[in-house]
Amino acid sequence: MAYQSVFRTGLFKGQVALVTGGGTGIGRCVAHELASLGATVVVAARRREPLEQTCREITENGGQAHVELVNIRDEESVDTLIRNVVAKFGRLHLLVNNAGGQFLSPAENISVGGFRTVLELNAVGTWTVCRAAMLHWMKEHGGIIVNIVADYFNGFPLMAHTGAARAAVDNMTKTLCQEWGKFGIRINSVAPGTIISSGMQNYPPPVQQMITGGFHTENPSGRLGTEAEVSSAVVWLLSPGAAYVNGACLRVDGGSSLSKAAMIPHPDDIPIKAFLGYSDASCLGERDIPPAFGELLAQYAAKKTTSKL
Ligand SMILES: CCCCCCCCC/C=C/C(=O)SCCNC(=O)CCNC(=O)[C@H](O)C(C)(C)COP(=O)(O)OP(=O)(O)OC[C@H]1O[C@@H](n2cnc3c(N)ncnc32)[C@H](O)[C@@H]1OP(=O)(O)O
Ligand SMILES: NC(=O)C1=CN([C@@H]2O[C@H](COP(=O)(O)OP(=O)(O)OC[C@H]3O[C@@H](n4cnc5c(N)ncnc54)[C@H](OP(=O)(O)O)[C@@H]3O)[C@@H](O)[C@H]2O)C=CC1
Repeated sequence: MAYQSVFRTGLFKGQVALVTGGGTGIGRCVAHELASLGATVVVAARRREPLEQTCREITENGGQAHVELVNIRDEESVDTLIRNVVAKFGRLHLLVNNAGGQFLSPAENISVGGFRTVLELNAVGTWTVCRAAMLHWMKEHGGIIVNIVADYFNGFPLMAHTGAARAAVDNMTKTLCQEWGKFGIRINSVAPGTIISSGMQNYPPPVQQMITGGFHTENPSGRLGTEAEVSSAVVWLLSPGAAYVNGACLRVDGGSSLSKAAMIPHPDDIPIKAFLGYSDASCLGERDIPPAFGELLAQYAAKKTTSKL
């Protein structure tokens, strides 16, 4: 028998897929991929114009797409969205919770309101959509969900609010996998690194310059990621080929989550003074430490520190 890829033509034929934030960036790319593989795609967000544009593109390519407006921070709006999809199409097989975002800020400058906003958008918003999809369709018929999170592992410098929110979504995903498996619901998350997408417009020019200037090479792959690279992971998780993948978080980050400390440059003064022993004589590299490392220790001992402890 001839070999067939899991991504064969018409893989999602007859299935209905909902992509939140599907008018722009990663969501738009996911919508294109799913439509090209036969799904009827519903793209949903707050602004009509980008959604309609994505819809037009998909239709011109021979796919099927529809627009729904939603604010995922509003429970009633989400409820209406899911009810509309089920009423119009009679089913909802695939859900991609992609809508979300945040702003870049040192943690000490994030107001309580700002932190709450980002948690509500990403964590509560994603939960609200999952819950409504489960109640109005998937509890009875099953379904597959992918939640987009971010490279929050080991903390998220300059994005403390989104780090907390995405960790919450990842953990919620693991819980729902265990609670909702009995309904035939499979749920995973995808954690993109820094991706070249419309999302970059949300950051002021100096930040964009920082990213394109040097930051973009500071990961094991030496570059940023693409929307298509995130989308192909999402599509795979939605596909039958991933039928035994449940509760996972798939990192699509070129390895950046393994080396994120480089994001925050260190000042000349060391912020946290090294402990070199209670006696001045101890640990200064005179005995069993190679000389170059001993010099480093001596530098640490001599360095000024901003620590007040
Ligand atoms: C080295 C480089 C590494 C760079 C490393 C780069 C890694 C990139 C990884 C991730 C990339 C992406 O996700 S790209 C995708 C980005 N896309 C998005 O973010 C789209 C969605 N974003 C949004 O809608 C907004 O950003 C968001 C703030 C979340 C919601 O907007 P709202 O209009 O609802 O909120 P507002 O009413 O304006 O504000 C609510 C509160 O938040 C505060 N707030 C809002 N913007 C603020 C800001 N810029 N700075 C401080 N505080 C802010 C306000 O003061 C309010 O606080 P109070 O007055 O106190 O209540
Ligand atoms: N690009 C990157 O480097 C990374 C992106 N991500 C995440 O991937 C997802 C897609 O980002 P990306 O495509 O890059 O950026 P975009 O800013 O283009 O995408 C965000 C999408 O979410 C929608 N959205 C925002 N708030 C709401 C809301 N309250 N209700 C409904 N829809 C909403 C927006 O549409 P509208 O404004 O019309 O509502 C928009 O389509 C986001 O969750 C983002 O945080 C994660 C890691 C890295």
